[in-house]
Amino acid sequence: MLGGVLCLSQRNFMKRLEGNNKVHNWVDSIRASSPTRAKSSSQNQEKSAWNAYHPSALNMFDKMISNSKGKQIVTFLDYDGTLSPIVADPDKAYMTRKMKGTLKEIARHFPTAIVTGRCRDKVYNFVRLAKVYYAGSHGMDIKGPRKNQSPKKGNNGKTMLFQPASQFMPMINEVYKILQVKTKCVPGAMVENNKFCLSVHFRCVEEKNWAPLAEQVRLVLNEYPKLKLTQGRKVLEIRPTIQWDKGKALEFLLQSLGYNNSDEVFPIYIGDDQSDEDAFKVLRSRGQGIGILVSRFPKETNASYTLEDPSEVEQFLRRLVEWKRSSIVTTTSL
Ligand SMILES: O=P(O)(O)OC[C@H]1O[C@H](O[C@H]2O[C@H](CO)[C@@H](O)[C@H](O)[C@H]2O)[C@H](O)[C@@H](O)[C@@H]1O
Repeated sequence: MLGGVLCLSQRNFMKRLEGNNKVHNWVDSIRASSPTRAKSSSQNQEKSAWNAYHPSALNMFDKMISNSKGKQIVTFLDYDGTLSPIVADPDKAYMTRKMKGTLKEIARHFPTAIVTGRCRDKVYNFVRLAKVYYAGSHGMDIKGPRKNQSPKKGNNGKTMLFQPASQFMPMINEVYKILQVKTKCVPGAMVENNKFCLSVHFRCVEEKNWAPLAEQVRLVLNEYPKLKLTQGRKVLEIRPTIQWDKGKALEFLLQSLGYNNSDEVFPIYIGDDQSDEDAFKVLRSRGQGIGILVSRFPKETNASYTLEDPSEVEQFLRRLVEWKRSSIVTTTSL
C-alpha cells in the first residue's frame, strides 16, 4: 500500500516535472524565434558565416533566374513578417502600399498563393487580391485552383475549397472560449481564433509572465489530446494533430495547378517563421525551386536563401516582376 502511494506521488511529481519542462521549452523557443540582439563584432562574424550558407536572395537573383529557365515560376508567400512587418496588434498587420502594388504585379505574372497561419478571411481582408490563392490556418483552409486546371489560364475565378481539418472546428471554438477565460488574468495576453487553429499571443506580455501564460495553455491542452502545440514569433499555436502543414499545402497547390511530379515548375517559397520550415523542407526534398527565409538573425533553416525583412521581400518581388516584364518584351520583339 505504502509502496503504491509512493509510486503515485512519484508519478505526480514526474508529471509536474514534465509539465514544467514543456513550459520552459516553449518559452525558450518563443524567445529564440524573435531574437533582439545588438550587433557586436562576434555577432557580425556569426551572421557572415551564416550568410555564406544562406546568401541573400537579392545577391543571388541572377543565378536563381538562370536556374528557373524554361520553368514556370510559382510564388508562395507567408503573410506576417514576410509581406507585412511584425507589429504589436495582429489586427493591424497591414502591408505597405508599395508591397501591395508589387504583390498585385506578382500575381498578374505568376501563379501566386499566400500560405499563412491566419484565418483565411482575415488575410484576404488584408490583401484583397482576387488573383491570389489563399491557404489559411497553416494550410488547413485552402481556396485554390480547381484540380489540374491549366496553369497558364490563371484561376479564371474558378476555385475550390479544401479543408482537411473541418471536423476540428467545434473543438477549436470550444478551446478558444476556454483560453479566453483562462488567459484573462495575464496582462497583454491575447487569443486569436484562426478557424482551424488558435494563436496565443505573447508579444504584449511581460517576459516574467510568459511561463505562467504557457502553463495555462498547457493545462487546457492536457484535456485535448487531439490538439498539438507549435511555436512561432512570440506566439503559441494550437492545431489539430492531423498530418497537415504548410509543406503539405504547398504540394497540394502545386498538384492542383497541374504540376504534380513536374520538372516544369520552379516554386519560390518566402517565409519568416518556424511553420514555413515545413515548406522549405518539401522544396529541398523535391530538389525543386527555392526556399527563402526572412530573417535578420542567423537561424537554423531549411531555406537556401535569405532576405532581411519585408522591405527586402518587396525589392526581391519587384525584381521578379521587372525580369518577367523584360523577358516578355524580348520574346515579343523577336
Ligand atoms: O503564417 P503567418 O502568416 O506568418 O502567421 C503566423 C502568425 O502571424 C500573426 O502573428 C505574428 O504577427 C503579429 C502581427 O505582426 C504579431 O503581433 C505576432 O507576435 C506574430 O506572432 C498572427 O496574428 C497569428 O495568428 C499567426 O499564427
